[in-house]
Amino acid sequence: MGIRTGDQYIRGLGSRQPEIWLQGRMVTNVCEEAVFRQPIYEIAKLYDMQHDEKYQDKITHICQETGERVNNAFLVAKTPEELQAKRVLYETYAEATFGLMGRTPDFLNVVLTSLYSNASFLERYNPQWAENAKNYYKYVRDQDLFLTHAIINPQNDRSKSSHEQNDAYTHLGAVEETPEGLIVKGAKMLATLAPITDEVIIYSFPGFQPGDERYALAFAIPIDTPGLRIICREPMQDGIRSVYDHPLASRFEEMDALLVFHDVLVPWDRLFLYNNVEAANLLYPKTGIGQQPAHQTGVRGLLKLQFATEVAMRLADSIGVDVYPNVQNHLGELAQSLESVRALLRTAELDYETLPSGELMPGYVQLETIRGLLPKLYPRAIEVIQIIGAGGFLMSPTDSDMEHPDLTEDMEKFYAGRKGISGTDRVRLFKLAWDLCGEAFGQRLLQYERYYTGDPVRKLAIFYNNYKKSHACTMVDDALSVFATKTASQTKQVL
Ligand SMILES: Cc1cc2nc3c(=O)[nH]c(=O)nc-3n(C[C@H](O)[C@H](O)[C@H](O)COP(=O)(O)OP(=O)(O)OC[C@H]3O[C@@H](n4cnc5c(N)ncnc54)[C@H](O)[C@@H]3O)c2cc1C
Ligand SMILES: Nc1c(O)cccc1C(=O)O
Repeated sequence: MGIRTGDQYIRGLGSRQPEIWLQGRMVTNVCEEAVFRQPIYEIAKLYDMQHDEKYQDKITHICQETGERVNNAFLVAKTPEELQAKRVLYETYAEATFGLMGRTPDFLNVVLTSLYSNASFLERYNPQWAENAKNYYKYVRDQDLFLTHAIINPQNDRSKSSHEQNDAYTHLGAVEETPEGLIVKGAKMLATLAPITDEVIIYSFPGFQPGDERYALAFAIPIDTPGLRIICREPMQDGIRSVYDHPLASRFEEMDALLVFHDVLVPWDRLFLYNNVEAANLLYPKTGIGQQPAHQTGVRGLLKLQFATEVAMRLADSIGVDVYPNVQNHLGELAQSLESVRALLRTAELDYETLPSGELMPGYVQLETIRGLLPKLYPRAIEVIQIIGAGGFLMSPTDSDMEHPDLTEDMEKFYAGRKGISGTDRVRLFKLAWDLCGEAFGQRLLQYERYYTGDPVRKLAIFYNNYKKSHACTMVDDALSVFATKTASQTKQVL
């Protein structure tokens, strides 16, 4: 089939009946649920862009194997141009959502592409797992499906491993093998956008201990598989608040959910890894499923930081505070942060690594540096927005006030900004900025940037340990070499 339209994506959602729990009730028709309507529409727009001649050649290509047009997320990049073609896709989708939607379809489709192209890793443990992963990639590519994922265990007791939790099936684990497949039970967090996706893929960050064998799992199943329960967090918008009052929150909220598996059947041909702690711990570092998506998340994060920076600049300009050096310093800092991330992305694409398969992997150090910086740079950008808008955020009236004839004069006089900025323009801008920096929606966006890639504390420590291995600190040896040729007294004389 190849690329879908937005309408085909929506019809796909409508044809399924996943078990979605939202505010104490079961959702019967996800497409008609107010909270999901706008996010579904935003994702559908991305599917439609694949058919729009303005974007088609930028974000899709003809698949050599099938002759059909497919999304660039499924490209195994073997040339710098193909790496850039993937970046253009990430940019195009991030621009369409201002970088505010983290789990657009390209993200997990890139994960899957990396699993496919590095399936030889799975083959070493079990050829059938490798075959299953490759077939699943082709299925998702050719049906143009939208995936969610859950790779973390629930937080019950982080000081204990999976097999030490109070109940053997708190964390998702295998229960029994049947002729049809594996029965699994327990929970996994945190599946962003789960209610409006087609399929879910399960795997884990490394961290399994001996004894955790039953939890060492990777598989993918349809989102409406019987026994799979999606428990949504409390929504941050109700789906009816006006676009005028909440121009971002009303459009881009990504629902997050806990996935609970009640004796769910995973067919054998959908199993990619099972009962092997070593393989589960090596899956992430050895298949590129962390590094390849870091290219997508780096581009998306850049766009989000750019958006926040532009909002801060426009706010300052709208009320004339950009004339002050302290405000200029804040804005200059954001601009430099943004340009640093942009430069890192460029060099990541230039300093790619070529894998034995011929696949190109963008530079690890640069992408990981972006991952380490964004959890600090984005919250800082939001803080600058709060500092610049100050009390002005707390005087924005609603759409209905702005439109009331009795208030028109006051609205235009007291809400206007510096010369040329009408009351309506200024209120609109402040409302947009408040969605980012004050609303629960904006706080989630901030929490997302801190944690989407895992715990930033442990990630930075891992980065340091890897960095140390490839950096022998030879400059220090050179400087110390002065002592190697001379005795202490000779050295003193030289100095
Ligand atoms: C908005 C949002 C969306 C997300 N979407 C997804 C998604 O779609 N799919 C998905 O799989 N995941 C998703 N995640 C989850 C994300 O992967 C995790 O939040 C992240 O890996 C951190 O894990 P945690 O939240 O369980 O924190 P924890 O690991 O529980 O950490 C809590 C705190 O304890 C500290 N801590 C815990 N353990 C240790 C340790 N061993 N050593 C030192 N310090 C420790 C941490 O530093 C942190 O401060 C999302 C998260 C957010 C916030
Ligand atoms: N955060 C990630 C995820 O959820 C899936 C795959 C990769 C990552 C990552 O940032 O490494």
